[in-house]
Amino acid sequence: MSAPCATPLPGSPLYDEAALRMLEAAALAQESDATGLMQRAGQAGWRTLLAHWPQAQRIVVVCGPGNNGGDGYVLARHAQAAGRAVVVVRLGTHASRTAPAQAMAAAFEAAGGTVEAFAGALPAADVVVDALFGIGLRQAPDAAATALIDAINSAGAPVLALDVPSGCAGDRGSADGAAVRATHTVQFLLPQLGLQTGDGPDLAGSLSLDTLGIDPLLADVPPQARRIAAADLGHWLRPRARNAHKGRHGRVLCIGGDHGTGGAVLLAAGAALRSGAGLVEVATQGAHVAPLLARWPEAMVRRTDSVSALAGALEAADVIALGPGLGQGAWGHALFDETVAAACAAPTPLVLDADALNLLAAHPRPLPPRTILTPHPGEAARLLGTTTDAIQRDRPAAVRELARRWNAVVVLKGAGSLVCAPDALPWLVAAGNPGMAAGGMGDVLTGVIAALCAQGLGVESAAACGALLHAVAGDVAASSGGARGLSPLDLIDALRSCANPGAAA
Ligand SMILES: NC(=O)C1=CN([C@@H]2O[C@H](COP(=O)(O)OP(=O)(O)OC[C@H]3O[C@@H](n4cnc5c(N)ncnc54)[C@H](O)[C@@H]3O)[C@@H](O)[C@H]2O)[C@H](O)CC1
Ligand SMILES: [K+]
Repeated sequence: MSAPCATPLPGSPLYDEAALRMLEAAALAQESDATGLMQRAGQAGWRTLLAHWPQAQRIVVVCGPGNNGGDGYVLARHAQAAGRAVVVVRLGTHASRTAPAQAMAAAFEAAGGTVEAFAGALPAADVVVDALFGIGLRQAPDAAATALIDAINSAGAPVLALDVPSGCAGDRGSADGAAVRATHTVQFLLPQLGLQTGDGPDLAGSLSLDTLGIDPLLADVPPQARRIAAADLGHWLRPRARNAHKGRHGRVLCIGGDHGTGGAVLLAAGAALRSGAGLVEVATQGAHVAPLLARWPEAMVRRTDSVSALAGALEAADVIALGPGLGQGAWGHALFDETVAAACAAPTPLVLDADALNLLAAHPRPLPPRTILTPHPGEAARLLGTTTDAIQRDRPAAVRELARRWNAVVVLKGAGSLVCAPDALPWLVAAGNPGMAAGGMGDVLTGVIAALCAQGLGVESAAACGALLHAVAGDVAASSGGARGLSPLDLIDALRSCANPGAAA
C-alpha cells in the first residue's frame, strides 16, 4: 500500500536573490549561447509591455551597465522592429560591462537603434522601461544613477521594470537609496519575496513572472517563503461537522481594556466571535462590562479589578488573547504577569499583542510553548532591541529572528504581513490594503487568531490562516467603499463570510 501522500502545503514558493543566482547559473550552464537567457528575458519584457500598453509608440529604455541593461537592449530591439519610436538612455559613466550585454547593445545599434547618454532629462515617452539595475545592485545607487532614477520617476509616463524596480532589493523589500516606482514589474525566472512585503509592493507595482522556460527543479533552489492568498483559506477552514456543538469550537479568554481603551478588547472579542469561537469570555475593567455586553451579548464579561478576579477564567480557557487595550500601568502589568505564568503552567496557547508585547520587551521571560506574537514593526523593534527602520529594511530576516529569539510564532504586521514559526519557512500574506493601517485592526487580528486556535488549529496554522483571513476580510470590507475610512467593525462584519470559504453567499 503506497504511503499516504502528505497534504500539499497551501500557497506557492517565493525566492530570494541567492536562489535566483543559483538558477541563473544552472540555466546558463545549459545554454549554448550565453545571450540565450537574456534574449528570452528581453522578449518577455517586450511581450509584457505590449500586453499592458499596446498603443504605446514612444518607448524610452533606460539601460544600466549589467545584464539587466542587456535585457533592456533586447526589448528595445524588438520594439524598434515592431515599428515603435525607441530611444535607449544609458548611464553616461557606465558602458555595458558584461559580454552578453555588450553583444545585445551592439545588436541594437547595428539595427539602427539610438543610444543616448543620460544628460539630466529623459525624452518624452509613452512608456519608460527600467533596465537600469536588476539583482546585481550591491549598494545604494550612486549620484549619477540616483539622478537617472529620479528622472524615471518624474517622467510622467508608466514605468515597466525588468526583473526588479531598480534600487529595490528583491529579497528584502526595501531600498537603501533611490528606487524606481514601477507601474508593473515583470520578474524573470523566479518570483521574489521582497517585491511582496515592506516597500516592495509600492515600488514594484503590479507583478508578473516569466520563467524564461527554466524549471526551478533544474537547480533545486530552496524557497525563502510561501505565499498564501484568499484561495488558500480553504486549506485550513473546512466545513463544520453537522453534529458540531459550541464546546468543540473552543473557549477564548480576551484580557485587556484598561480605563480609556475598552474598545480594543471589545474588538478582539467581536473578532473572535465572528471567526467561529465557541465561547468568548472577556476580562476587563468594570466600566467596560455593560458596553461590551451591549455590543456582544453572546460574550461572557468578567469584571476584573485585580488578578484575583481572573481565577477560574485562566484555567477554563482553551486559548488566551492578552494585550488589547491592556496598557502598561500597574493593572495591566499585574494581569500580564499572572496570565503568562498561568499559561506557562497549563500550558495554554497564548496570543500576545499590543501592550502585552511592550511589557514582554521591557520585562523578558520564558513564554508558554504555544505562543503567538503579533507585533507591528515598532513593537517588533522593541522585542529585538533595534529600530523600526532596521525591521522594515529586512522584514524576512526580522520575522525569522523574532521567532528564534522568543521561540514563538510571530506575525510581523504591515504591507505583506509575514508569519514565521521558529526555524520554519515564513508565510507571506498576499492580501490586505492600506485601509487596514488604522487603530483597532490589530485588536481584530488578535481575536481572529485566538478563535482559530480555539477551533483546533495549531499555533503556526492559526497565525498564518488568521493573518490571511484578517487581510482577506479587510479587502472584502474595502471593496465596498474604499480603503480610506475603513473601520475595524467593517472588517469584523466581513469575517464570517470569509471564514466559510465555499459556503453559499
Ligand atoms: N545572466 C543572464 O544572462 C541573465 C540575467 N538576467 C538579468 O541580469 C540581471 C542581473 O545582472 P547583473 O549584471 O548581475 O547586474 P545588474 O544588471 O542588476 O546591475 C548591476 C550593474 O550595475 C553596477 N552597479 C552595482 N551597484 C551599483 C551602484 N550602486 N551604482 C552604480 N552602478 C552599480 C554593477 O557594477 C553591475 O555592472 C538580472 O536582474 C536580470 O535582469 C536575465 O533576467 C536572465 C538572464
Ligand atoms: K530593473
